[in-house]
Amino acid sequence: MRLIQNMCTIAEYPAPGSAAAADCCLGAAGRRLVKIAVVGASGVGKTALVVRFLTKRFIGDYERNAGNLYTRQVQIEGETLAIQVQDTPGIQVHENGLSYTEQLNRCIRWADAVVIVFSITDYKSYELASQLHQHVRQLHLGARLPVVVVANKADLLHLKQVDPQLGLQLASMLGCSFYEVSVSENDNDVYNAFHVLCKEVSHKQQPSSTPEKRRTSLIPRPKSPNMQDLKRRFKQALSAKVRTVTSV
Ligand SMILES: Nc1nc2c(ncn2[C@@H]2O[C@H](COP(=O)(O)OP(=O)(O)OP(=O)(O)O)[C@@H](O)[C@H]2O)c(=O)[nH]1
Repeated sequence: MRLIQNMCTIAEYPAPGSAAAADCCLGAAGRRLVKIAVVGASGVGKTALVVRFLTKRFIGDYERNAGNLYTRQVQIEGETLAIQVQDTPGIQVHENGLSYTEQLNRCIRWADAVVIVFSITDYKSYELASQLHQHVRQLHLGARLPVVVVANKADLLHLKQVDPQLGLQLASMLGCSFYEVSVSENDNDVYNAFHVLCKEVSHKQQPSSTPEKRRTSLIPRPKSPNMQDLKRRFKQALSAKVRTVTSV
């Protein structure tokens, strides 16, 4: 669904790829930019999740999603990053499979990282998650895009169709982080999911500061021979030889 327009706490941005979107890129103001797309089946709580992350609030009243882009700033390891979050229209499941719209594909291609959302009350949305992950990989061939899997609506236990263990298994199979959240009841887990993703992107954007490189630079270099010491030892050896010769 689409966030109600008059929420003044959220800045709306034009669709990614448009000239206007390029103009309002916060990265130009010196901040590094992290672009995140939130994808999943219809009704799993994508808009609610994005709103929680941006405003810490759960409103529970949304219009149908037209695919909006929002922004905020986040502190990651002492640096302020500009985060753009793209809410996407829910994916429709048809008899002959899934239909990925060109709009959704554009969003996924645009993104530096993806949040895949399913609802614990909807087993189909869980099944869709792994197919979506595959689709993301196909659109970013050769690049390991950071992905987080989020199981939403954890508060609706009486309607549960997906065990948390399944979500965990799926995420570890896909090599992603996993969060089970209730957007309606808690904002901490939501924040953590986005935070982990931003951190991963931030590290990817700075390959020179990867732990491997830092470690390499910390390995002590072998000391170069001390010339004074060498000279002293040479003199000692020489005088010993002279002494030997004199005594003969
Ligand atoms: N109980 C409960 N309801 C939630 C939670 N998250 C979202 N909802 C409700 O689920 C419904 C769908 O939420 P949306 O955020 O609009 O879902 P969406 O994935 O954006 O939907 P589409 O735009 O159709 O793709 C709304 O009525 C929300 O209030 C949650 O954690 N718990």
